[in-house]
Amino acid sequence: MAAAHENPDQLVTSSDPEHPANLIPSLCAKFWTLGWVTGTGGGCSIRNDNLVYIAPSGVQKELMKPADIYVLSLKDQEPSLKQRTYLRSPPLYKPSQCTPLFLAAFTRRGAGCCIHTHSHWAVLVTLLLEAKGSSVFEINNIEQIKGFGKGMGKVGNLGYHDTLRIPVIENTPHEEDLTEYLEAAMEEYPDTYAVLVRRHGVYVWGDNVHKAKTQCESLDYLFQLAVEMHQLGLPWISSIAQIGPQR
Ligand SMILES: CSC[C@@H](O)[C@@H](O)C(=O)COP(=O)(O)O
Ligand SMILES: [Zn+2]
Repeated sequence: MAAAHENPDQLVTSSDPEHPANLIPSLCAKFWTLGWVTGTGGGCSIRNDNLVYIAPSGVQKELMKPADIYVLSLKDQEPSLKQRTYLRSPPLYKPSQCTPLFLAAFTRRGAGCCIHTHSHWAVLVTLLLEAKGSSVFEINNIEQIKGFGKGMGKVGNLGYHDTLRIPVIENTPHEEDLTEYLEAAMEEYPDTYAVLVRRHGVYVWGDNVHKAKTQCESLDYLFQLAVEMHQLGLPWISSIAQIGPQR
């Protein structure tokens, strides 16, 4: 069998549905049904050890094929250069503009998967926070908070009474310019698994595909709930620290 450097297509050819080159298209097709990657916006990237799998830019994310996927080697990237080198580049495309943001989750957090959505709920939450002059989404005393890990490298998930905090960064005209702000938010909130982008969407990551996907689902649930709570005049943060029986 030819080595990957002789036949780069080998890097995206597998009969295993769990192979990243198969998973990115199948996940994005599911995400499209949720309104997360509509109109070419949003996307998903997976890291398998040193290899990173990336979608093309500006394509209908729900219609991608494994042959459309880019592959790069993390250790072969020159950190000081914005220019990246790819082990495999499909013809006719450019790699996703979200690539430097996905790479930040892989290199700074050791994530195995990063999802970017343009979910209405995420955008609406950033607008409600903007009206309050706030740059952090905070919610507590909701069961779904337990769907989040305590932080990269920490064991276990948040508890029902814990407060989930997701920082918000301002949008920029060019996606790649978000990177420095995303990285700054990661520094300021070392335990966060997500960063909201004002009037744009959210980046969510996890140790692996399962965790990134379930955390993204939990977050979208909480964003929708928060918008609906706001419409009902209910606060997201309970002033009583612990709702429920005290032990
Ligand atoms: C609908 S344009 C959205 C892009 O600017 C960007 O925010 C995005 O989410 C997807 O970028 P892409 O380069 O197509 O992967
Ligand atoms: Zn986007």
